[in-house]
Amino acid sequence: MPTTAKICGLSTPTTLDAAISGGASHVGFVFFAPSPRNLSRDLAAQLAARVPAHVRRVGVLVDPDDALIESVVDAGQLDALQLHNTSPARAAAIRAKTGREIWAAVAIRTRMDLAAAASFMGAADRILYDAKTPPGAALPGGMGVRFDWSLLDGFRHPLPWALSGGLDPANVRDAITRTGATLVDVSSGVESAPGIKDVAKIRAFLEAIRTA
Ligand SMILES: O=C(O)c1ccccc1N[C@@H]1O[C@H](COP(=O)(O)O)[C@@H](O)[C@H]1O
Repeated sequence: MPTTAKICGLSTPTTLDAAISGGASHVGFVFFAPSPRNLSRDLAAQLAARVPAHVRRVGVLVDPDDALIESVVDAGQLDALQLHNTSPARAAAIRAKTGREIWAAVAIRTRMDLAAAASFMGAADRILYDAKTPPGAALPGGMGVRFDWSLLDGFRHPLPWALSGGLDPANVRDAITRTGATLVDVSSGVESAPGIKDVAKIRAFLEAIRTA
């Protein structure tokens, strides 16, 4: 099965268009104030309007309250919500309330961390395996931190899944070969500085997965 990609943390028309024309299956919009990729509702609406129907819009949220969800889901025309630091019960409630596909981010450093994936059965549609960021870090993702992909060896995935955390144009082919991921997600690995997406890196990442 060919691997597809989500390019996350897009915040300009030029870089969004590069992701779409390069073949991304998903584009990600971040709604988390401490992030350098945080979008206002209005900018999200402007960007969402450029996305064709075959590309899915994913909102990235960190244990969001109802007000934030109500503010961004329709404005960003979000097809899916990627939830970080969110309990299974809260994810289930958000899924019931919004009717949107739910991606539960599970932060991995050791094999024991994988156990959390099963707790999202019935609450989420997809697990996003991401790396744990360092204790005290400002962000739970988007920091280019990678985990040991061999931890996924032999793991029985309880749900459809995607791989993220520290991917970039140079390592994504290895990541796909090593893990068998059919959906990969990248943010800082296609940037020239935090929050500044780089068109050439977006193209290189998408080209790399095509030849994986
Ligand atoms: O990108 C962010 O700013 C962000 C903020 C809050 C939660 C998650 C965030 N990003 C997600 O983190 C992973 C991995 O990113 P990276 O490729 O290692 O930089 C990715 O899923 C982003 O969507």
